[in-house]
Amino acid sequence: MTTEAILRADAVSHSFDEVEVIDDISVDVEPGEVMAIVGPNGSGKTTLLRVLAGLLPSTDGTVEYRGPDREREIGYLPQRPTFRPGFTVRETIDFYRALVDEEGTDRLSQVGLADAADRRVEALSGGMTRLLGIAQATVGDPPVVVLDEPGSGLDPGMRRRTFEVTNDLADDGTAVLVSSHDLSLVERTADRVLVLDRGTVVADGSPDELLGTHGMDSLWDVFGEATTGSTDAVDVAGVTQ
Ligand SMILES: Nc1ncnc2c1ncn2[C@@H]1O[C@H](COP(=O)(O)OP(=O)(O)OP(=O)(O)O)[C@@H](O)[C@H]1O
Repeated sequence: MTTEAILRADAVSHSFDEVEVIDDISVDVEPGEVMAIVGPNGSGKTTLLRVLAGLLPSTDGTVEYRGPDREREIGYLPQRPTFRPGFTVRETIDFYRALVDEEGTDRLSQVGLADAADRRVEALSGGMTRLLGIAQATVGDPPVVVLDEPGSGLDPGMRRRTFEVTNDLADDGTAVLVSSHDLSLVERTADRVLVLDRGTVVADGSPDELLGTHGMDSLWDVFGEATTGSTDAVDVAGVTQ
C-alpha cells in the first residue's frame, strides 16, 4: 500500500547566481516517514531542505505541500538557530506558541530543556540552543518538520534524544526531513535515506534497501561508494579543480 505524499518535489533545482547547487531532484515525502538527507559537506543538503521547506524558491521544478490546511504547515530548524537575546527560554518558546495559539504540550520537556526554562537564550550552550530550535520547529504541530542537522554539536545522549524526538513525531504521523552526518544514527532511525552528492541524488531507499542494493554492511560503506566526497578538501559548487 502506498500513502499519498504530503510533500512533493518535482524536478527541483536551485542556483545561487549562476551556480547550480541542487539539480533535478524529485522526491515524495509521506506522512509518518523519517527521511534523512546525507551527503558530503557542500553537497546541497541545506539548500534542498530550504527549498522543500518553502524558504528558498526553486530555480526550476516545483515543490507542493499536499497536507491538511494548518496554521503552520511546515516547521523548520535552521542549521544555526538564533534567538532574540534578552528573553528566557520559556519566553522565547511562548512567543512562538502564541503565534499559533498553542496551549498544552510542554515543548521544553519534550526536548529535555525544562530545567533551562528561566535561563536567558544568550546564556545557552550551542547544543541547548539547538534543542530550543527543535522545540520551536515543532510548535503548532506542523504536518511536515524539516530539521537541518539537529544533532550537530550535541553530546551523544542528547543527539540520540533528538532522533527519538524525530521518531516520536513520525509515530504521530508527522513527515520528518532531517539532514545529518551521523550515519549510524541515520541507519538506525530513518525510514528512507537520500544520499546527495554535488547537488544530485546518488542513492535513495530505506537503509536496508541501500545496504542490499550496494551489497554493503553499513551506511558508511554505501556513503563512501555512492559519493565522490574527497577526504582532504570540501567540494565547492561552481569551482572546478
Ligand atoms: N547563499 C549562498 N550563496 C552562494 N552559494 C551558496 C549559498 N548557500 C550555499 N551555497 C553553496 O551551495 C553549495 C551547497 O551548500 P549547502 O549548504 O546546501 O551544502 P550542505 O550539504 O548543507 O553542506 P554542509 O554539510 O557543509 O552543511 C555549497 O557550495 C555552498 O557554498
